[in-house]
Amino acid sequence: MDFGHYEPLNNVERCLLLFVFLVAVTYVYTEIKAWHIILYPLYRNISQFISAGMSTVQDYRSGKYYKPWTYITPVVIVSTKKQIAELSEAACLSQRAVYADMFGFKHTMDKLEHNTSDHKVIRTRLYSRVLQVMGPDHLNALYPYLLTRLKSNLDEQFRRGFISKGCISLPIAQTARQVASSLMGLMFFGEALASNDEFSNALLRYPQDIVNCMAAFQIAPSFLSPLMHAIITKRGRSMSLIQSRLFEHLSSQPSTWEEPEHTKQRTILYNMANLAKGSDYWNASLLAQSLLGIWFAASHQPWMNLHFIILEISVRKDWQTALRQELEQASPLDYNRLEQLPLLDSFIKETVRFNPLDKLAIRRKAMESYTFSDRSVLVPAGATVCVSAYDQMHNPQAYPEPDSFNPSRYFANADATQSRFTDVSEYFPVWGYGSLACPGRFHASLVIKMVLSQLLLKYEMRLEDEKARTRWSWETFTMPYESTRVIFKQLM
Ligand code: HEM
Repeated sequence: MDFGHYEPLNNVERCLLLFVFLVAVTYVYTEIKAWHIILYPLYRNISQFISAGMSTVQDYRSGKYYKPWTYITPVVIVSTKKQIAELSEAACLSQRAVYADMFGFKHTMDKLEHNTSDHKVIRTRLYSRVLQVMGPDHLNALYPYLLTRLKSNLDEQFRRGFISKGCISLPIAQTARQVASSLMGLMFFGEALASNDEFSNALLRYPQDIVNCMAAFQIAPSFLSPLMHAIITKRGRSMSLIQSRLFEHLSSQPSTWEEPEHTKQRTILYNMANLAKGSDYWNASLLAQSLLGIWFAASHQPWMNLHFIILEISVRKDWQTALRQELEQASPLDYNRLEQLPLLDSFIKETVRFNPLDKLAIRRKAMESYTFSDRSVLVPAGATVCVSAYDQMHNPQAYPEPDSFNPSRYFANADATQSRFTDVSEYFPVWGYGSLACPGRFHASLVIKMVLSQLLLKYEMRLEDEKARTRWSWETFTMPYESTRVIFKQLM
């Protein structure tokens, strides 16, 4: 074959070739457009999947965890005072259902019936009388016993700490959890029950079990929840132990309890039993179950807040000095003096405002679709409706320069009455709002203040590793690292 001979194309052939080329391009273009329609969603899903994966890894590395792969029920936010009041009280917006879903109460709180609002008023009235109305007087009377218990518990924690260069290093999450649980144990059940090793270990274990279950239930399909609960909680060991001890007590006469009278009559256990006497609704088993629920409400948030307050104090030497001076001037400290200290109260309040444990507050689940009375918001059935605690507590009208940490903001204006940590307000929705607002806030405040005052009066505090990350987040929740350590240097 002779490939050497090449005859150039004439004009007709050129036009023909151009025509074929254009037809081919048009064909390929239209075909690719059709493929594009088919391939685009796939391409889009893959690229979205990859970018979600990358941002999940990035978030994970910076201490942020969540469940990017599951469907989240819609969250509706309300913000005016009127809406917040209505949110707190509306009958078909259930407080119990939202927490029951979140923490899996069906498993973690002994089959607690949650999707009803039956007897809500009876329960709330009892909790409010025992904790909110009678609480401060009982706390005042218990104060000396609480102080003795706290001092011996702190001594034990410090004995267990690492000693380095004359200072003591403590894992601050575990320390805060243990001392808060020990004080709360006395407030709830009295010295005898709270000092029983088996019972106090169960009290410490139970809230941790619930939080671990909450994380596990969110990740895995719901039919696996009973199995996961059984594995995580060792078949509900702590829950059963607490309930059976409480049931024994509540089924017997308080006069037979081991606890001395002067502390017994101030405990939550005694007063719940006493006020529920003769009721058609309450019985020993229901009281034991409710106390289990209140124990969870009471034991988890105080130590977490205490932990973050100790971290804030540890990085603020000037505030340590100011708070110590205030405490020394108030000597001898008793319940009322401790509760009245403006700097201590403000420091706590500012830390909680600045780093809320949950960015959302006053969560309610709509049991049926609900329209707010001013027709401003429609909540679909099954949705969660709540307040953005973060936005309320960073509102510049209520908190000028909200992004600066400034405890003095609560007492700077000499004419105004001080805004206190335990005050319930739409701009401080940490305690909830209205008739369901936390009735145990005086107990929480006392635990936090007692621990801080004892630490401040004896030690200078600093973080062991100032560069280490100290908090991580799960969805809207902020959580502490178990590994964070604080160095305590005894004052001369
Ligand atoms: C810093 C610690 C605490 C925080 C931030 C806190 C916060 C809350 C919140 C936000 C609610 C729900 C309010 C609502 O949804 O409207 C609540 C309810 C409740 N809290 Fe607390 N709480 C704390 C400590 C305590 C303590 C120490 C006790 C008991 C001594 C306690 C007992 C209760 C009870 C019984 C309820 C349910 C009230 C009801 O349903 O009627 N809490 N708490």
